[in-house]
Amino acid sequence: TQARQTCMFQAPGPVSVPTLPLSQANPEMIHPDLSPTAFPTNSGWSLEEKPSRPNQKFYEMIEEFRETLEISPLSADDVAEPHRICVCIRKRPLNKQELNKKEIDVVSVPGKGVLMVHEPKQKVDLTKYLENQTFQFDYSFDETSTNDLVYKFTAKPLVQSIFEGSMATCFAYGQTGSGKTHTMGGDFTGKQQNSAKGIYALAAQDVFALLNHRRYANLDLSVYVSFFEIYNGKVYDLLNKKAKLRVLEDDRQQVQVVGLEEVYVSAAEDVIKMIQMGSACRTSGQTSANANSSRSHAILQIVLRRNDRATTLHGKFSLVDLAGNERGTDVSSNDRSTLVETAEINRSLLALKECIRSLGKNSDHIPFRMSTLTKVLRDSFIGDKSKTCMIAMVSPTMSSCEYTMNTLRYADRYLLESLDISVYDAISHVADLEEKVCVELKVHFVIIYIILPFF
Ligand SMILES: Nc1ncnc2c1ncn2[C@@H]1O[C@H](COP(=O)(O)OP(=O)(O)OP(=O)(O)O)[C@@H](O)[C@H]1O
Repeated sequence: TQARQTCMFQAPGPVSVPTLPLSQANPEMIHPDLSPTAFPTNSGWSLEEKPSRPNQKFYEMIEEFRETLEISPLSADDVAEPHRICVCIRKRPLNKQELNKKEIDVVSVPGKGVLMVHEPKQKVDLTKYLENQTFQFDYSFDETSTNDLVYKFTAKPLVQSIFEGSMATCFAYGQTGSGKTHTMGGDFTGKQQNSAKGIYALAAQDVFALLNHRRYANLDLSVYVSFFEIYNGKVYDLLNKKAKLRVLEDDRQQVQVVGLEEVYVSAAEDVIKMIQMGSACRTSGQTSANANSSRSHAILQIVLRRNDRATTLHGKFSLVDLAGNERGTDVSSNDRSTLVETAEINRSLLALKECIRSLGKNSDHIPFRMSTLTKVLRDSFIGDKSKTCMIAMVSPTMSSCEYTMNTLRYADRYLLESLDISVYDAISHVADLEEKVCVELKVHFVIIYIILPFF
């Protein structure tokens, strides 16, 4: 059952010295970049001695609130539960630039699928307070989580399902610079990406492990890979010099990406080479949050085909690194190409949400024609054997707070509307609607009784 709670945390009077800083409460929570040498947050100094930072007061309030949290992070020993639709959240650590700027971390992951945002707020009388919002997902990964751990609970269960004939899809969703490409394609050392360490490669390794497993050996399957991107609604083949491809639908509603390279592969290393080749030519640009920001949706498909004459499709795993969702809300730019990009990203992310929602409701109508992204993923949204996992990424800083909330709402609402709605959420929905109606009525009142009499 979905539960979301909000609570206020007001600035306390005298600032108390934390008796048990988070790092001591759970040493596993410290990311190398967050070690006391990198950032003297948890060095044991009293708060009065700490060098001040922008938003020092909020920082202290958040630290104090964290003292009250019970932390039990997900571990590799925990068991991954089977899900038809699984929604997870991953928080990345503060990066060097953010640490240097002494940005504050406003996201906490106590564990068990819970994530909290401590949203800094100020009353009209300038009193500072925190709005602590709690979100519940299937799994929540803190900043110390590795790609291996994230993989175990997200994409790994889907790999097995494609051997059983499923169409599985794993999406990485989030703001630019929140860690989508890091999670899917592998971690970066400077600009160099370690492609063997991402979910793409980990999934490929497991595909080959299962292919040779005695349970599936008699299926007589072969593995094929395709890798393409969707930019501004157009499909480009990342394994064929970015050839522009057409998406066609036949009268049986089968969608074809005409001419897409589907390469036979015999080992996980072949897949890793293709990931490197394809990632190198992906459409990217520079944003303030990420020097190498992806502007497109990248889709790696691992396809299982039977070794019969028709090479019949047996199962398919689509791994999708989505374009940054903040582009969808960024309408401040006057640049035409950015506006087109933004509109297209908006449309495709909305379409994706609608399709996953329909899948969750077992609806007969899947609105896949709403965007190229959902068109090419059509077979992921139909049939009892479809399985989906969404990994929503968030950045931890206060400056990303608004985008973080957008990401959480997207993932949250999608889970809420596609699965069961608790009474609590149903009531809060009604309250939201009432609030909207109320605002509209007030606007009409002002226009009719205050503005119109002037004319
Ligand atoms: N969990 C993490 N641990 C350590 N570093 C991370 C993590 N997630 C992201 N990073 C680092 O943050 C930077 C931005 O990450 P990444 O390129 O994956 O973001 P993105 O969400 O794909 O952004 P965009 O949408 O702009 O492509 C990279 O240098 C990456 O290595």
